[in-house]
Amino acid sequence: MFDTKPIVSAMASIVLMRTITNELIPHEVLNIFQSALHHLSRHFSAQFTIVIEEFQGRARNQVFEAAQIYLGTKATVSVERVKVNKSEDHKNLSFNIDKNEEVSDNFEGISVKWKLICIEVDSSRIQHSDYDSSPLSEIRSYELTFHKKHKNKIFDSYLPYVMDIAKKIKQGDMAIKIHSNYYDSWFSEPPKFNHPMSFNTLAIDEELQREIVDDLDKFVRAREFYRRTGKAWKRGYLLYGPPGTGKSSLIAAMANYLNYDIYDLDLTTVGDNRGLREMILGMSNRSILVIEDIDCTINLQNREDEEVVNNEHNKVTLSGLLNAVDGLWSCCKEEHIIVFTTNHKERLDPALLRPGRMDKQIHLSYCNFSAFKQLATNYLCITEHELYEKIEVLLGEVKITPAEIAEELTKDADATECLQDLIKFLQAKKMIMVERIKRVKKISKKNIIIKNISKQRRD
Ligand SMILES: Nc1ncnc2c1ncn2[C@@H]1O[C@H](COP(=O)(O)OP(=O)(O)OP(=O)(O)O)[C@@H](O)[C@H]1O
Ligand SMILES: [Mg+2]
Repeated sequence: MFDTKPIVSAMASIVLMRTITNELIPHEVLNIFQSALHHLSRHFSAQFTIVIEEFQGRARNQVFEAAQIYLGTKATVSVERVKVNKSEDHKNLSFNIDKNEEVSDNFEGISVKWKLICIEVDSSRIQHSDYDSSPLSEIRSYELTFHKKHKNKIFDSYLPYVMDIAKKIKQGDMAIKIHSNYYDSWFSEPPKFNHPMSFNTLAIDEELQREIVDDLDKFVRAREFYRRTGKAWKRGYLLYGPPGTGKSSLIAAMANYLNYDIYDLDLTTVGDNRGLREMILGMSNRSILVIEDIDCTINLQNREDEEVVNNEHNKVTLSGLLNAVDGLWSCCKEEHIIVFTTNHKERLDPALLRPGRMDKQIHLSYCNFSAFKQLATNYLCITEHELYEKIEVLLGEVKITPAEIAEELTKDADATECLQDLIKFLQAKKMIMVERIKRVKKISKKNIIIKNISKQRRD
């Protein structure tokens, strides 16, 4: 049997010694002694520790926030206890390490250790407002420890790397919001944007889609380019085409792809240029400003006259709008996309369309066969069908919008019936088209005859 008596008596002696020391030596002296010991041990230690506090005065420390997000990705694999939470504004679960837990990490062959330190204090001593009425609060900080010789690398490369990763995670995790001045949710309480449209379900020409996605990719990666060239980090798109060709759907796909908030601006409810300026200034970075049907909301021809008329009514003028799009104060934000839509591009003032304002003009047109196949995949879950050949021929002859096709494919019937109905619909459209062409030909023939007769009479 194992004899526990010596252990018990040794522990009793330690407790006795500590009690005696605590009673005989004043507390302050003991603290100084302990701190000196700590200092001495640090002096000879090969380790270096960075302390990252949660608050600097009242402001939250961004390095702490970044460390928290970054460590969330490590916590599930390297510690024994993690905290998990999710808020309304986030898409995913987030993991945090618990107090006093250590997480190891490796960066380019350098081993580092992170530890979350929490100290309970009287809340009246804390400046920041995060802690409310409870009498006790925590001051939190992370300690990042590594070998002294890697100090420069950690400061110059590892911490920026942590900040960068955290930023990307945060950006991808925030739920998209749709702000609208029409519903008074421009500045606060915008609803979540739940539109499911994506580039996987958008039915547009494959080539055009690739071009748009490449353009967006280039834009988000181009921070350095914009800085170097002195340009504001923003990009303007004009989407034009007949109703139902997917302009609004494309905006939804763009927002979901970039994870940007949407600011849907109804110009008819903006009081004046000043109001417009305030709204633009109130937008967050990484967002899309959308002005739909731009030709209907502001009269964009005869720019000079319009300005006078509009000013009289204290409304937004074209120059006010142009300033909003690329005036000096429009550059206060970064990663801005501006999208105008119209069914009538020819009605727009050329000033609005010049490069720099509208960098890319995208024509969304009637449905071709590749866009049709995407719609059939979305609605009927099929990629092939014996009726496809017939449909391909008809789509080459008839103008039909994706919205019209979508309507045909959402009928309560099986795939074959839906496609047969679509063929009937296309054939009916073709008939109407043929009849119209015949009528036009007849009229122009008549006109030629009349012209000839009157010429003969004159002669
Ligand atoms: N390219 C498309 N891909 C997938 N669905 C589409 C496409 N175009 C239209 N649709 C379908 O048709 C509906 C109407 O399309 P959308 O609102 O995007 O058209 P629009 O071009 O913005 O029309 P408008 O000029 O009238 O505003 C969408 O809800 C969607 O279901
Ligand atoms: Mg639309």
